[in-house]
Amino acid sequence: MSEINWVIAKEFEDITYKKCNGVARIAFNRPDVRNAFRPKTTAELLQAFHDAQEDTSIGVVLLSAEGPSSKDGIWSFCSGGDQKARGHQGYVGDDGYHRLNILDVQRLIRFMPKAVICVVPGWAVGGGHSLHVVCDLTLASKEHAIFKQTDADVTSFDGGYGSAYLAKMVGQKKAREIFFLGRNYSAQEAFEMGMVNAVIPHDELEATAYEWAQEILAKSPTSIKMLKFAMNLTDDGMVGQQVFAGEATRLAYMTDEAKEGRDAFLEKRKPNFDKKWLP
Ligand SMILES: CC(C)(COP(=O)(O)OP(=O)(O)OC[C@H]1O[C@@H](n2cnc3c(N)ncnc32)[C@H](O)[C@@H]1OP(=O)(O)O)[C@@H](O)C(=O)NCCC(=O)NCCSC(=O)c1cc(O)c2ccccc2c1O
Repeated sequence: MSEINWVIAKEFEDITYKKCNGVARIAFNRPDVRNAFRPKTTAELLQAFHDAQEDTSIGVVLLSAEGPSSKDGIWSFCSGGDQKARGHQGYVGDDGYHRLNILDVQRLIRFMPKAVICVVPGWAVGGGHSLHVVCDLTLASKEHAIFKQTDADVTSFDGGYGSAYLAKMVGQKKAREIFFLGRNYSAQEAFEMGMVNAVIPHDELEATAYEWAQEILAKSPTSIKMLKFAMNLTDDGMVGQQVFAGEATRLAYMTDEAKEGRDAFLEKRKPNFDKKWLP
């Protein structure tokens, strides 16, 4: 395996953002509050994910977390929305506006044309749990990962990917149990339910995630993108169709037929398409 030499891509306050050999690593960096996100955190996540999406040298994104907590040594991935920043209509940032913009982050993860691997070193709770659900793959720390849904305790429920898509993943009964009872589940239990791809010894978690990323990077980028969008399509309705079909249009642009259509318009003549209707 190639050596991992992370290079800082941009300095942020609430997250860290690094890159190495085709892999971007975006990590929560508020371990003392179990990596709860406030509006500043989500704004930074949006910037980093957008950069990773636009960077043509990046093929896989790891969503992880720094830790452990300096207060008690406990590891966390993310404990969801920062309840101290919660106002009447959402989470309140420095500008005073109430937002629920973790949903923008979810959509960016869902629709970006690159694989996103969630790396769970500890607690994945509430909106943090929903983030792992929306990622393409999840790897969890054998010793420290705990999955838990507290949405029904704090009246802040994710009725989209966090719950309905989770039900597609683990089945209706199990998803309802997770949300209605709010119990703790170990990495192994989450694996057995089908919402975690692998349970990894804590010390090897990040290196394993990087290895999985390298395996994906060796595949055809177009295939990975089209497969992700194809698997999303059935659950994403017209938006899923739009995203998948956009890529079909891009592939069509690459044909001689498309070139002739464009050139004919620009040259103000009738298009002369190749008269072949392939079987
Ligand atoms: C995660 C825990 C189960 C961990 O328990 P533990 O006993 O290990 O740790 P403590 O409870 O003592 O916490 C240590 C320290 O961290 C602070 N903290 C932890 N979580 C948060 C948080 N979410 N917000 C603010 N602060 C947090 C805690 O206060 C302690 O600080 P001290 O100063 O006292 O040291 C447990 O911590 C826990 O249950 N946390 C809360 C989990 C939670 O309910 N999260 C919110 C769920 S709702 C949500 O995330 C959400 C957000 C959105 O933006 C949405 C948008 C649209 C739809 C849905 C959304 C949504 O559901």
